[in-house]
This record gives sequence, C-alpha cells and structure tokens, in this order.
Amino acid sequence: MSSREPWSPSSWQERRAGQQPHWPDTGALEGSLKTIAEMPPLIFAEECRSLQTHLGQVAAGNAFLLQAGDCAESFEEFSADNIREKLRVILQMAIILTYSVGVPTVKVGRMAGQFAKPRSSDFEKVGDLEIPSFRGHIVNDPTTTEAARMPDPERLVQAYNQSASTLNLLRAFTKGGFADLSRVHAWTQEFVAASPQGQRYEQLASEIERALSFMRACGIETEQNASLSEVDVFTSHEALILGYEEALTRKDSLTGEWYDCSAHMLWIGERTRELDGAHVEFLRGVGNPIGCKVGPTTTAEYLIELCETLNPSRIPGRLTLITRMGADKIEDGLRPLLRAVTDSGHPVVWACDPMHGNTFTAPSGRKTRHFDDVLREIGGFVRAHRAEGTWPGGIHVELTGDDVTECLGGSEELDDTQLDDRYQTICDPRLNGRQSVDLAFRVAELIRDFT
Ligand SMILES: O=C[C@H](O)[C@H](O)COP(=O)(O)O
Ligand SMILES: C=C(OP(=O)(O)O)C(=O)O
Repeated sequence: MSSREPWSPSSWQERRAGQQPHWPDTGALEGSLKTIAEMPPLIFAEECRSLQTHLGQVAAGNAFLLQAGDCAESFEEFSADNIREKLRVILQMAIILTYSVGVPTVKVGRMAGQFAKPRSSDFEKVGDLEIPSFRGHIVNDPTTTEAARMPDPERLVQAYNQSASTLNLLRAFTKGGFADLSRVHAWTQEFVAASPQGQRYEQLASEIERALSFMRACGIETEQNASLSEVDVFTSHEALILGYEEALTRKDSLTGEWYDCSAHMLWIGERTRELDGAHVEFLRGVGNPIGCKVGPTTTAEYLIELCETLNPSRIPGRLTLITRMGADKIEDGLRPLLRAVTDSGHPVVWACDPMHGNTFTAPSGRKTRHFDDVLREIGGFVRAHRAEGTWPGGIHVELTGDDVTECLGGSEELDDTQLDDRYQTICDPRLNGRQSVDLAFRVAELIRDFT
C-alpha cells in the first residue's frame, strides 16, 4: 500500500485530511506557513534518534515511558511558573516510577507544541446559535462568539513562538540544575506536600537523599555526574494541523532523512488514523519516533497494516501504540491486539492513555473523568499484558502541576460540586498535582507486581 509509494513532506495533501480548520483567508494562511518554514527548527534530528533509542529500550521491556502534560497548551496561561510546575510534577512522577519499578523512565512532555484539538463536532451550540468548535489556541479562541471562533493563521506563528520559548526554558531547567537529583525534595509543591501522597513522596525523596549520601561516603562522585544532575525531557504533540507540521519538516544534513522539527515525538489521534488518510501519510515519512492512538474499534488486521505502514523497517522505538479504550473495554479489547502484534514481530511500545476513553459529562455539566476509572483502565492494561506475556510499556496522561479541580476522585475525593472551584482547562479535564503523584505511586505498584 501507500508505504511503498514515494513520500514527500507535502504528499499528505493528496489524501483526505480530517479535523483541519476551515481557514477563511487562504492568503493569510500561506503567509503564516511561509513565515514558519523560514524559522529555525525547534529540535534536532539527533535528539529524535536519541529518543527512539530510549523508546527501543521500552519496547524491549527495559524501560518505562511517561508521556504527560497538558490537554491543550494555552496562549493565556503561558508563563515560566506554569512550565516549571508542569515539569516538577513530571519529574516527581518519573522519580517515583524509576525508584519503585527499578527501570529507567523515559520522559516525554505533552508540551512545547500541544495546541491543536480534534473535536467530535465541527460546531457548538450556544443558545440559538451554532458557532465553530474551539480547536485549540493554534486555531481559534474559546470565547463563545462567532468572531472568536474564526480560525486565525496568525495563531500558527504564535504557537511556533510559544513552543520555542517553552522548549528553551525546558532545556534550561532540565540541564541547568533544577532537575538535579539532590533537589528531589524541592520538586514538591506546597499544596501536594501536605497530602498523604505528598508525605509518601517526601519519604521516598529522603530515601533517595540517603542513597546519594551513601554513594558519596563510598567515594562515588555524585555532584559532577550528568546522569544524576541532568535529565532528558523530550517534547511531543498530536500532529494534527498538517500545514504547520509540513512547514517545520526539514531534511537532516547528516542522514538525508526528513524530520518534523516541531517536536521530538508526534502522534496520530484516534479521529485521524485512517490508513489511507493524510495524517498516516504524513507521519510515515518523517524520521521522528511516532505514536498512534488505538481506540476501542481497532481491529488486529488494521493494527498490523498500520505497523507495516508506519514502521516497515521494524525499528524498535519508532512506533508507540497508545491504547485508549475505556476502563470497561481495555482488558478484553487489548488482548487480541497484543497477540496479533506480537505474532507479526513488530517491536512496538505499548502505552496506556487512561484519559480519553473515560470522559463523561457530570450532572453539573462539566466534562470530567474519575480518578478511579483512570486507575481501572491502567489496571486492565497491565492485566492484559500479563496474560499475553508482553510489556506494559508506559502511560500517557493529561495533567497539570496546578491545584485544579477538573477530574473527580483521588485521595481528596473531589466530587461534582467542587468541579467549579478551579476548573481551568481549555478543553479536557486534567489530573491535578496530587492526583498525578498518587497515580504514579499506584502505577508503580501495578508495574512492580508485574515484574
Ligand atoms: O482532547 C481530546 C479531544 O479533543 C476531545 O476529547 C474532544 O472533545 P469533544 O468530544 O468535546 O469534541
Ligand atoms: C485528542 C486526544 O486523544 P484521542 O485522539 O485519543 O481522542 C489527545 O490525546 O489529546
């Protein structure tokens, strides 16, 4: 099929592209895309190859993937504090997983480019009016007026600029001392510290601190050791707006391969994963590690064809299959897929997105998810892997470092009446800092029992 046909950064344009905005002014769109095409790449190809090597370790069962961050990044909630708080919670979760499971955690943020949202409907009803749906700040504004929802190509350039600044700070934090293991206590936020999971984290942090002191007492240099003082946090987003992705696709001078330089890893969403569609066509040709969401309607035949199309050379770490079936469907739905992919010999990373199959509207009218469903989906995912003898390679979650009230449950037993307190997401509900740390401990237990 298409995987054998010639590919170019624009060959997706000959395919059907779902979920694309209806830009009203094509001249302005072309202008923005030209501007972006002349901008420097956001990432280097070599970093993508490094991530692919790490993910190859996940595929082989020797590491665990934590892919986490915002549902949709916001132009308005853009600040150093915001980036730092998100990084803090990712570092906390990663250290919990690494320490408790005993394998390296590969950290990939839904950050520095996660702006575009696919929607179930092109329109939203507001009173008697039907206005275009909000599709993420890279496209339009969430305010419920026709004018605000008009796609604006200037936003593509703003998304590029915000991604560049976010990545810049992320690199500074991860390589400049903030992520040093000796600061493990400092990653806890005040509102998390007082909670039971915050205290559990403090205990783990103290154990790590004691281990570091012990290493120093034995004469092992811990201070100048890059593997203890720096971390790699890679970036990722859904490659949804294909004009934007094409504008950032560059040929690597070292290998002659094409890379989508908007992020280290890109994924295809559940709504745009048709085998002959534009999103699969675009991503099959770039050298980045890529992901694809795997929803409850996925068949084994489809999945094998997808693997053949996206990873014909069967490179470990190239392809991550991110299941999102819902807590009730995952265990039975996943097992035949695990069997088929294993039989085909494709070396994939299996990751569990326990968020997108468990969204519902609460009586208050708020879109939400329950912490228990999130945990149940991961439990089913792990059980399916145990039954089939495969490695439950990672989790993919929507979270924020802030003290939001968007997902129900968790140790604070957040209920529907509290959702309005601090419901700040611009699209889907995210786990708050406490729920995220709690989840990391629970996942670590599940995986530790597995090994
Ligand atoms: O985040 C994912 C999707 O964009 C979102 O779940 C779609 O939501 P909708 O069903 O409200 O359009
Ligand atoms: C839209 C998303 O997920 P899905 O494609 O699985 O619905 C997402 O991860 O933001």
